[in-house]
Amino acid sequence: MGYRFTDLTDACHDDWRAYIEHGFVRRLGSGTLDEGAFRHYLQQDYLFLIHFARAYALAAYKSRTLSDLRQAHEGLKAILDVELELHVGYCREWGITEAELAALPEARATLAYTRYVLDTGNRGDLLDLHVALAPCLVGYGEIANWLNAQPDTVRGDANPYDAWIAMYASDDFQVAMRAELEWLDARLADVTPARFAELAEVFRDATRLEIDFWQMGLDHSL
Ligand SMILES: Cc1ncc(CN)c(N)n1
Repeated sequence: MGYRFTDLTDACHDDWRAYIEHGFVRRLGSGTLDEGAFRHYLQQDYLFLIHFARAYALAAYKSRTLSDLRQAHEGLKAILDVELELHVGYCREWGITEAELAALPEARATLAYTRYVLDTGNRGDLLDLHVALAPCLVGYGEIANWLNAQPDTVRGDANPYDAWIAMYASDDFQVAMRAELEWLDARLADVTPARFAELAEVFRDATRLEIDFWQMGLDHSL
């Protein structure tokens, strides 16, 4: 029987739940997250997304077929056309320009996660790279859906972070997430148990780096 994306999350169940249901996420949903923590996170996330856009460009470079190229393009578009708009918009409201954002020092959590994914993509194949990228694209789509299903989540003007939840729950982002899930399910169906074990390790490592990224936001750490 072939593997599927859910086999990756099952293989690191506790880490995956710790990422999806992290304290940062819960507070963001209830609107009780410290504004300084959100600002720190969002500014670092701007730097993060620049490197993840590069990783999707690497996926395009490693693609052998038009359909793989289109999939890499989907991920790149989700970052450039959907996510970064939100980041730049929030920062504009705080009086921070794009030039100031680009000049910020990178936190260690940002450095560790982005370079891990780029290194995994460089030394591995296209599937390694997509698996390393999956906690990002698939994870944030799942987080938005999880938040919307929680009774403590506050939507609308009463939550200063509503625009964040709305963007990740939007059709634009959810369509990109589902396309990635389909791509991964199709590729994982053909891998051997030994290859799956390698990919599960990559996925677990990237998921743990996501947890560190939330924690960096809560701790305001650099
Ligand atoms: C750290 C992180 N992980 C995932 C995403 C969703 N692309 C993000 N914006 N930032």
